[in-house]
Amino acid sequence: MTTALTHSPVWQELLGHDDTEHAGALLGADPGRVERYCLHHEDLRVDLSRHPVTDSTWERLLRLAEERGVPGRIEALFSGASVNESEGRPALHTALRSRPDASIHVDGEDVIPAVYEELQRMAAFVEALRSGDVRGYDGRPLRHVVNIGIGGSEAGVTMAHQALADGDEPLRLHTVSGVDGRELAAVWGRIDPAETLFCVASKSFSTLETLTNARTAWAWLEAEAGRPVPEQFVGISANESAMADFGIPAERRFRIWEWVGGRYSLPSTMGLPLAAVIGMERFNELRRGMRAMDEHFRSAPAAQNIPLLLGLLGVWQISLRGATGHVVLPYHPGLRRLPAYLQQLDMESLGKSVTRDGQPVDYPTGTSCWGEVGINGQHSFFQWLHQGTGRVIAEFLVPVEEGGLPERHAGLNLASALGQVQALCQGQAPQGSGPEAEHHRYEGGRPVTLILFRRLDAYTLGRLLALHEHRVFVQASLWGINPFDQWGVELGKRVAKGLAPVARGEAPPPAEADAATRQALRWAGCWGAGESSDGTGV
Ligand SMILES: O=P(O)(O)OC[C@H]1O[C@](O)(CO)[C@@H](O)[C@@H]1O
Repeated sequence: MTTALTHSPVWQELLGHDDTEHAGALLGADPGRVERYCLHHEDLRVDLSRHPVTDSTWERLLRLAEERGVPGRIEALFSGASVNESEGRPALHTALRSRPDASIHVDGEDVIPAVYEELQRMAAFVEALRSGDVRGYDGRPLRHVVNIGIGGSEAGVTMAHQALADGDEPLRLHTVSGVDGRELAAVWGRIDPAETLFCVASKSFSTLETLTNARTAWAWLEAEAGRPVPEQFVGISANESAMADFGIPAERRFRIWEWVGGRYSLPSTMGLPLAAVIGMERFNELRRGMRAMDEHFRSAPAAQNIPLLLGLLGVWQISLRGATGHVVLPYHPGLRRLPAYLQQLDMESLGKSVTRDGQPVDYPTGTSCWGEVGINGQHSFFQWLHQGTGRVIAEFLVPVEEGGLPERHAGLNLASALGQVQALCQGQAPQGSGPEAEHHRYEGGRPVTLILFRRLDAYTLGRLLALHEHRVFVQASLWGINPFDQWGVELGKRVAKGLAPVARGEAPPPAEADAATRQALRWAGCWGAGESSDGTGV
């Protein structure tokens, strides 16, 4: 039985114990605070000193982790227990980047050999692709990879490609997600069909957007070549038979498993389009970084365990102190898709209102997660962060080695980030008094997490991604919710399916369509043309 957080005696203790102070004051009063509240993983430095947490709260939070059984949940996650209860399966993304000599059993079978067999098939294909041995229908080597996928079958590849590719690679990546055909049409203009590999990436191989785009791409290539060209298609899925039915040749089908959540799938064959561009070596560096963070999470003592402490702080800020969001602020243009990537991880995983065994929760769980490259955010929503009435956790991610920037630009990112962090925390009283002066008041005390790292490379990106996966897992464990299902996305998809024939003008609205939907479709000209509305419009 999963109990609600509010049943926890330590949580009740925390609720009754408010010794929080302005974090700026805490920093000023305690010279050892920064050192005590800074955590390290190799060259990664996570500074939590600007959260208003005191030592006694910290001690209670560590007890809360014990009381909520977090250490046991961590072991269950890594050992392949059925931690995704509502879907009756494990969540083994850590197996995708484990050592080849590890062994993790699911239903009595070690999954690691199959993981490595598939990664080796992928490596051989990537190698052949990059060396020009995979050729298009007219014999020329392939130079373009179009990833057709959405959500977890797209976000990781796009985000990591932007972070890690330098533009000199032998292959170009293009991504197509949307269902209206515009992205595909734009891609047509940038590729040569005879030089293009299409990767159809879909765990289920049944997603409307992906399958629609894949069929259009197939037909387009067939029209260009004058024959079907299955050898220029790759499938990545847990649904082998659907890939076969689509027409993807057996040697071009790459497998993932039901126990890999889409948003956790980047280190699997889902990463093939990324590996095709950046190479297997760097892809494996990303996996190695993830594994390093996995090992830290599994073995570091609680008081130094970065994902554990970030998860505890997140729950404390959200459920007890009323934070309503998590804003992700990378100070590197290559990380511009990181907020969107973490948004899916955070909000699909933590957007739940019932405990793992279906009991309603009576406390806030996951919040909104959003963000932007920090330097751009400064000129847009930072006003709200500094002087608005809302409270969110602001997470700054800053590489400190900039690598050969022109002198004029050197140091500006770091100074900007540190300046904002200090201002958000310390605030500033206005000069003078009266209503005029109040416009210049900065309260400070905004909760800030500052993550510094040496440079953005595949290994560090891997560590950052796994850090957040595990932070989310800790929050879910404390709240007693399942971070591995996403039932909330199903209803909208089902209703939309019923409306597609109406939107195409092929059928009247189904009985399930409510009055507002019917009216919207009528207004859009999809049905009822020439019929006079009776006032209710339905
Ligand atoms: O990989 P698939 O099965 O195409 O699903 C794509 C995405 O759609 C979702 O199911 C949400 O609709 C995500 O969880 C998933 O990452």
